[in-house]
Amino acid sequence: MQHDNVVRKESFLARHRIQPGRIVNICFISVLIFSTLLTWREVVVLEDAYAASQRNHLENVVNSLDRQLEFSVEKLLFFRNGMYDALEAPLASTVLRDTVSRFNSLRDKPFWQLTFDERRTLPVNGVSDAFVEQSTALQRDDTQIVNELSAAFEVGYLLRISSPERLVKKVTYVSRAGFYVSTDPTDWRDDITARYYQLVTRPWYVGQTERDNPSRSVRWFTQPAQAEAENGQTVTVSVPVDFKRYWYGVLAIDFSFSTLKHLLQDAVNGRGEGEYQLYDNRFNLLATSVSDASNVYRFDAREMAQIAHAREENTHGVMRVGSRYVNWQNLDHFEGVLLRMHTLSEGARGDFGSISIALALLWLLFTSMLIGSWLVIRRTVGNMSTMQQSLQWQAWHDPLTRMNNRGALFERAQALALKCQQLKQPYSVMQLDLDYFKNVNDKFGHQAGDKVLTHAAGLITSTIREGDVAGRVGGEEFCIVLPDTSLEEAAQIAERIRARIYRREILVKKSRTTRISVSIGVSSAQESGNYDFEQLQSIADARLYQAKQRGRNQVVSQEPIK
Ligand SMILES: Nc1nc2c(ncn2[C@@H]2O[C@H](COP(=O)(O)OP(=O)(O)OP(=O)(O)O)[C@@H](O)[C@H]2O)c(=O)[nH]1
Repeated sequence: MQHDNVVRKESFLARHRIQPGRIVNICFISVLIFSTLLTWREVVVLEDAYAASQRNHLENVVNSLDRQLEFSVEKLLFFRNGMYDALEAPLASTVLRDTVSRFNSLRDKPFWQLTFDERRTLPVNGVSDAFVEQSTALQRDDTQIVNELSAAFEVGYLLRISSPERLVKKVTYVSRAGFYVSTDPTDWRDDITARYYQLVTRPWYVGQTERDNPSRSVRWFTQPAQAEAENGQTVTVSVPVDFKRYWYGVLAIDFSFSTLKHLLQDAVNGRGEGEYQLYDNRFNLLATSVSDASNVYRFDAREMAQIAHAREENTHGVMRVGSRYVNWQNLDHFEGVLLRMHTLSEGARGDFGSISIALALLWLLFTSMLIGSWLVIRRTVGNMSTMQQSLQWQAWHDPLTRMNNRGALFERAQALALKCQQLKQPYSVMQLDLDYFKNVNDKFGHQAGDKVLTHAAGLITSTIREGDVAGRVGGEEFCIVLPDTSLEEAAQIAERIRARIYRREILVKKSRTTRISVSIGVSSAQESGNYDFEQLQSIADARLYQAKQRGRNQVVSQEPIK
């Protein structure tokens, strides 16, 4: 019964080729894959959280900077409204009327300056009629200029009380009628004609014509570096002053780059690591949060094109540029974009970086421990399986001749008998015994006897067919089961075995040989129709006895049957 179980189990494992080592491999690979997937998922979640926090930092800075710039834009619009009010209802003051008559007396001079009350308002600085007439872009309309001059004095008052702010460089009103008002005293102390010429040729003035700014909205301009060489680079926000379909001039506020830098640094105020850079829409770098100019990161043309392309698709986003992550977001009240750059090493130094590194180290530790235990278990399983195979082999084989032992032979012989009976095939049994084997032991020693046994077993195994089963059933006794073999065929095979064994000289000791013979009894199921192996073996044994009786070294296959 136990044997049956063993056979069934063996055949199941053999059928499905399930090896313990393979199962161990599958288990470990599954654990490794799952742990890696889990770690990967954590990393992805962490990366998303990191990207969100970076976006958040940038958004906060953008909002703060935007608020400050919005304040300036609102102030500009406030000045324009002041101008509108003054144009709508000009002051009817005699002093003002005197000032206008002074203007009429000065208007032919190459340049002039009108002051109203120096403690209350700013001076109006102008050029001659001839200068204005030279340019088609300028126009001195006598019906408009009286009100405009009066309005300029009133706006001068507003400019004076609300400027200069700590950060704003200057506020200017430039009229198309050949004059300007500026909060910067250097503008009205030097050469007024040259200054006026400079002002009306600035992009922030030229860009406010009805053609260039049909919506008459607030626009931002960056001054080229050379043009502002004496005062440093500036960014200017300007708005046209149109009243009752007549374009009077342009109001503008200048911000120096250092002012923008100041605003940016105020807005950043320690919000995360990395560098913030403010660009206008033409990708001129206006300000950076880094104090040391040599540490400022400069994008090359290809990288800028990459960012510009990304900006076309979205108002904010993140992208990888070289070893840096770049978050960008457009500003609402400024025609430009704020970038935030942070390198991988900066990221690694932060909280998210340390968590990621800890996660990676944990994964490495887990994986190396997993691989270590896999190696140990694989080796143990390998040893166990080898031991199991060896025990299994020993349980079924004779260690000296390496043939089936008695138990294994019986097991297989009975299975073959059943199969032949079902298939109605002949089935024969051969019982063999070496002759005078005791003499070999006595004469040459036990080791020589073992050698003869091994030799005979080898000859038997090499003579029978693949489907036949041979085993050692006693000391010098063997049994062979021959399925699908008639008695006559079996007798012939027996004769062949006998002849081969007898023919061979066996080297038993150094330069000592011997020869051995074998007696064989053969039986077959076809004689009585009985397929019972034990009975057939007993008949073969009786015939073997006959062979011994008749003088040994022969095959008996016919008698005696009791
Ligand atoms: N060397 C060796 N001898 C064995 C082994 N098994 C049994 N023998 C010996 O085989 C001998 C068998 O002797 P017997 O049964 O008298 O038979 P025999 O000498 O072959 O004589 P017959 O069978 O009558 O021809 C005994 O001396 C056993 O000790 C073995 O594994 N190795």
